[in-house]
Amino acid sequence: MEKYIVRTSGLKKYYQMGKNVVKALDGVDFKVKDGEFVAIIGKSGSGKSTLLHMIGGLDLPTSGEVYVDGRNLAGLNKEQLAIFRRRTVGFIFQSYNLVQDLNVYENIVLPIELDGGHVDTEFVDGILELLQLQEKKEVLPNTLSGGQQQRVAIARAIAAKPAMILADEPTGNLDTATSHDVLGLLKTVARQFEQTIVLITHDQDIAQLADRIVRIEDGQIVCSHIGDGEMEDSCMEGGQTSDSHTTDDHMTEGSGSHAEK
Ligand SMILES: Nc1ncnc2c1ncn2[C@@H]1O[C@H](COP(=O)(O)OP(=O)(O)OP(=O)(O)O)[C@@H](O)[C@H]1O
Repeated sequence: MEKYIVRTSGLKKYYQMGKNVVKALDGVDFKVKDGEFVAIIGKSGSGKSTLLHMIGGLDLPTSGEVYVDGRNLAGLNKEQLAIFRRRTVGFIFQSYNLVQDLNVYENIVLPIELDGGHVDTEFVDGILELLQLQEKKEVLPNTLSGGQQQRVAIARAIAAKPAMILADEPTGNLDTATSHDVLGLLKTVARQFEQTIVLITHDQDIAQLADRIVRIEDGQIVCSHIGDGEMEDSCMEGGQTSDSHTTDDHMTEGSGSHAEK
């Protein structure tokens, strides 16, 4: 039987905005296989980040379920959720969020140390080598290029050996060539360490690196395509700017409480 690291069912996230309800997610059934690389695409405001936040335990749904690595996230208290985020998930965002006073190596191992964990130096050295950061181990982040800083952020996400990497437009600040290099390295490293990747991107070429592409529209999954280099038009079409739909209906379901970030 296939093992799914992520499983959501009937996932909804509604925001009450005055008289309107914004349906950021509106009934999402989403599964990710262990070790799979999934790219999420869709117009601005379609619900991509909201979905990533739900499966990363950064926010709670209005209704529906999220199971990650066999755990129902709704069953975890605040502290357990924080531990889940530190140990099971590696986050990579568009902004690198590096600590400027710490050198590259210290930045990479910081989350492990804060979690009271043991740093597997051999493993970290292996990541540094794969990400071509060996030479930069002892320098401060502000001496690095954008692409190098994002590689440090990737190394930091991977070093704690999370089962899953969640990346939200990780190369949004990088030029096309650098984006492809960085994402290619992320894919190689994650493969080597059997980590699952769920990545949001606006870049169709980057999406093609994934095993599967999922397109979201108005809070719903409208297309899921197994990547084989030949993208179906239906999975790629759509512009870049539209807002998710709102309704005049008042929310009938309880609003999700927000987990501590
Ligand atoms: N905290 C919030 N309060 C109210 N509405 C929100 C909140 N967070 C997100 N939304 C709304 O939910 C919808 C989905 O937002 P989301 O950030 O998931 O979109 P996205 O697809 O990631 O967009 P982008 O590509 O621009 O980052 C949008 O209409 C957004 O305005």
